[in-house]
Amino acid sequence: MDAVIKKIMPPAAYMEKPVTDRPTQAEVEAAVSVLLRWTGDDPTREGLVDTPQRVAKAYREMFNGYDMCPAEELGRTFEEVAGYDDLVIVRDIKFHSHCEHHMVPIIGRAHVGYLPDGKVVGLSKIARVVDIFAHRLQTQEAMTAQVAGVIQDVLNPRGVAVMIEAEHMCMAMRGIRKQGSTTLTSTFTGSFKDNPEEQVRFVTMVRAGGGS
Ligand SMILES: Nc1nc2c(ncn2[C@@H]2O[C@H](COP(=O)(O)OP(=O)(O)OP(=O)(O)O)[C@@H](O)[C@H]2O)c(=O)[nH]1
Ligand SMILES: [Zn+2]
Repeated sequence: MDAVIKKIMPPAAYMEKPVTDRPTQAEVEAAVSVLLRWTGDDPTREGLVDTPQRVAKAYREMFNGYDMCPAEELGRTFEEVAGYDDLVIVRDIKFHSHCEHHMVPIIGRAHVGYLPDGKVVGLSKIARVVDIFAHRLQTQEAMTAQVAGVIQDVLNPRGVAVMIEAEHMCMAMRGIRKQGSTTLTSTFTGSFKDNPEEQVRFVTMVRAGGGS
């Protein structure tokens, strides 16, 4: 495939404002130590002395989506593969996120399809976009809309379809305590939007051939 590299300016809406008031490592560790006391445990006991430092490190990794720009990931595009201008779906993109209400894991998978209009993007970039949004505090609805929105805005395809299925640990581990219940969200842009047949085609392809 002839690579046509297009450097585009990422739309501002998808650039997170730089976080200027990030706490220091010491402040974070002190906060985790307070949480440890909140559980009823003793942060000074041997097994817990390094835990605040580990938690701080883990949070930087699990929430590194604030440091990345999803639009930038889509900036390198290729000319359409000759003879193929139909639906491209990357399905079963597994992700871990955290709900913005309880900061508890959301575990799920995303299915992302688009109808190219002159340019295609590397398949891994679609999964990268999912991961970047997943690595922020989320609601499932917002994440679904964000994935579709950035692909539509940056690639300008004929349409985008996104479906996410996820289990919210805040519903399983606490509160209502319903294990195994999953939430489905979907959103459609462009030529998918008012075309139920195209939407059905997307869902059928997601489910086809042993897909979940
Ligand atoms: N719409 C939506 N709700 C979510 C998501 N993740 C978690 N929630 C819900 O957010 C709601 C927060 O409700 P609140 O009443 O403010 O908090 P709460 O007392 O902890 O609620 P319970 O979970 O019912 O105990 C809960 O109903 C959660 O199930 C999400 O991605 N989307
Ligand atoms: Zn929650």
